Amino acid sequence: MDAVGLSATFTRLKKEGKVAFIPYITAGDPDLSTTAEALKLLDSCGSDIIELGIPYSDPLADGPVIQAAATRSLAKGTNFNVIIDMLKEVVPQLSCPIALFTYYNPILKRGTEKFMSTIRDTGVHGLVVPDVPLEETETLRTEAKKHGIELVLLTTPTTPPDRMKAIVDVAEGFVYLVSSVGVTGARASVSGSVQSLLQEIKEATTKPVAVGFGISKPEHVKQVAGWGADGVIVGSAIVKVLGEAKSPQEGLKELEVLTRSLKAALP
Ligand SMILES: O=P(O)(O)OC[C@@H](O)[C@@H](O)c1c[nH]c2ccccc12
Repeated sequence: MDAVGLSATFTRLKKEGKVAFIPYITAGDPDLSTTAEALKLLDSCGSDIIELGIPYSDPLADGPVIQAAATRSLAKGTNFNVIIDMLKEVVPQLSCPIALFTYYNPILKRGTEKFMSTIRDTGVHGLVVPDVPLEETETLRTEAKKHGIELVLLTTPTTPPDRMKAIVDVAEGFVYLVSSVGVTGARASVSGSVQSLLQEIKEATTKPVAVGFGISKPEHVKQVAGWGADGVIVGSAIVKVLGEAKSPQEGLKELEVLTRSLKAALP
C-alpha cells in the first residue's frame, strides 16, 4: 500500500480542502496484537496519519490516561524490539503514514543513527520527540533526514515568538502546536488562545500545523479545524476507549465508533 510521508499527506489533503485527522495510541496497550488491529482499524476509518507512542516509564508530559496506558503496556512486557517487529508486519498493510512518538531516552540508549535506521526499516515516516529542546535537535534532525524520517517539532503557548519562528523553520512533516500548558489529557474545552497562536504560526511558515492536547470531542475537532489548523491530534480520548474497555474486542469496537465520529466532524 506504500503510504507517502507526512508533508506529502498534508499537501494532498490541502488540495482536497481537507483537515488531517491524527489519532495517537500507545503501542502495547492493552497488548501488542490489539495495537496491530487498532492501527489497521484507524487506517480504514480514515485516519490521515497515526501517531504511535513507544511506552516509557517516566512520561513527564503525559497525563493520567496515557501514563496508565504506558504502565499497562510495559507490564505486558512491551519493549522497543517487539514494537519494531510488529511494525514491520503491519506498516506495509497501511495506507496512511505512521509518526512514532518517543521520549528522548530510548533514542539516546540505542544511539541516534541506529535508532533512525531501525525505525526506517519498518516503513514509518515520522518521529515526534517531546522532550528535546530545539538546541539539541540538530543531530536528531541530521540522522532523521539521512534515513528519510521527518522530525516533527512542537511549539507551545509559552514558547516565545522568536523561538517559535526558529522551531517552525526547521520542523519537518508538520508543526505540532500544543494547545495548552500542562500534560496530555481530555479537557472540557479547547483553549481560545489556539486561534491566535495558529495565526502567528501561519504568519511565520507555510508548513502544515496540527493541534493537539485536550482535544477529545467532535465539537473540539470542528472548532480547531475552523480556526485554520491543517490537522487535529486526539490522544487521551482514544487511548481511554481502547485501553480501558472490558476486553480488547470491546475496545476496538468503541475505537471505531469514536474515530468515525471525530473524523466526520472534519471537512
Ligand atoms: O492526549 P491528548 O490531550 O489528546 O494530547 C495528544 C497526545 O496524546 C499525543 O500527541 C501525545 C502523547 N504524549 C505526548 C507528550 C507530549 C506531547 C504530545 C503527546
